[in-house]
Amino acid sequence: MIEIKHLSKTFQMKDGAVNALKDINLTIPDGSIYGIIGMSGAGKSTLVRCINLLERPTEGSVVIDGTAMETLNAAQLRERRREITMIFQQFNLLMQRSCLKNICFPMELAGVKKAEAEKRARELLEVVGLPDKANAYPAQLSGGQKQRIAIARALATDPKVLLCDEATSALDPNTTHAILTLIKDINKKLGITVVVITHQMSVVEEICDHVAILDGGVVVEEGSVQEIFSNPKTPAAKRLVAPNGGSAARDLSSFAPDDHVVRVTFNGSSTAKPLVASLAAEKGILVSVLSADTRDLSGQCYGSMLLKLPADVEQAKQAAAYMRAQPGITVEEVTGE
Ligand SMILES: Nc1ncnc2c1ncn2[C@@H]1O[C@H](COP(=O)(O)OP(=O)(O)OP(=O)(O)O)[C@@H](O)[C@H]1O
Repeated sequence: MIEIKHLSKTFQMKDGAVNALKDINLTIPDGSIYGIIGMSGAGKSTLVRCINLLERPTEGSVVIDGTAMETLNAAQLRERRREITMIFQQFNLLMQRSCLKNICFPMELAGVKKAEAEKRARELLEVVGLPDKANAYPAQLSGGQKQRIAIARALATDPKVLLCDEATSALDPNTTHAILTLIKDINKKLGITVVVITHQMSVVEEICDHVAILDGGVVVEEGSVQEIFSNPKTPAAKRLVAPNGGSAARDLSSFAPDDHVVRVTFNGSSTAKPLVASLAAEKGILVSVLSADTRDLSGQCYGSMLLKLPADVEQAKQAAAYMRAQPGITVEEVTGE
């Protein structure tokens, strides 16, 4: 378990002090995938660097499995860092070394014999799905493949914690999905606690079970992803969860003034797509989606959609009644707004 207690970090600059983190208190349970999310400059990287003591907190403590990290001497800290490894946005691979040698590197530092290190490195290449890249160099790999090698290297010392600092921010959506799936698998199969630092809600949505929202160096909300998504309280959380205010905007160009339009709001107990599909399948009524600002989270939907109902008054009534009868959905008329 990682306990962050009253942690503050101040950078003293020529022109004054920067309070990057202020009185952070978090508990990251063993085996969880814990997201720390915030806008640029919120303090995410500083926090993750404080967790493995690459940065020394100005005040407060990081306690990992009962040990306060700041009490360790340099040798103990080096030892401990093998248990808390990290991957980065820019992969940080050694370009002049082959993939196999990159993965062997932390084992070399830990004094593991060469043959043993290479055997383990080959196993890890299998784990990350790149058994054929042992002799390739990082320059010959795609971004996603580089991150896989970085993950293999991070796993080489059998860590308990994997810190991911914007690990998918340089990758396209498909590659991001593949890397997040790999991280999730590793968390499940190896029981490694994962801390995910990101500015993207979609990343939190996809893999995290817990999330802390950082804003201006302060944790403004913390809880299960489900809780935070269903009921964001602070402006920072609302900005991240529903950038458009959680309400599909009416796009005046997309419908005529006499169209019959409703705003359907989802409050977590149903999913957006099946609603429109089931209305068609069960009632034979077709509606058009004019705009949508919804998020699916573990099969539940939050946010709203604007739907154009059929011109036929009876069908429109039936459609509205059908949707109102679904749990977790409210339907309001917006025609004539
Ligand atoms: N070494 C440093 N010296 C001085 N100020 C720093 C240092 N590192 C970070 N800061 C400041 O601390 C604040 C938080 O920075 P940090 O990099 O932790 O934010 P972040 O949330 O990771 O942002 P980004 O997503 O843009 O990387 C910023 O105001 C930044 O300028």
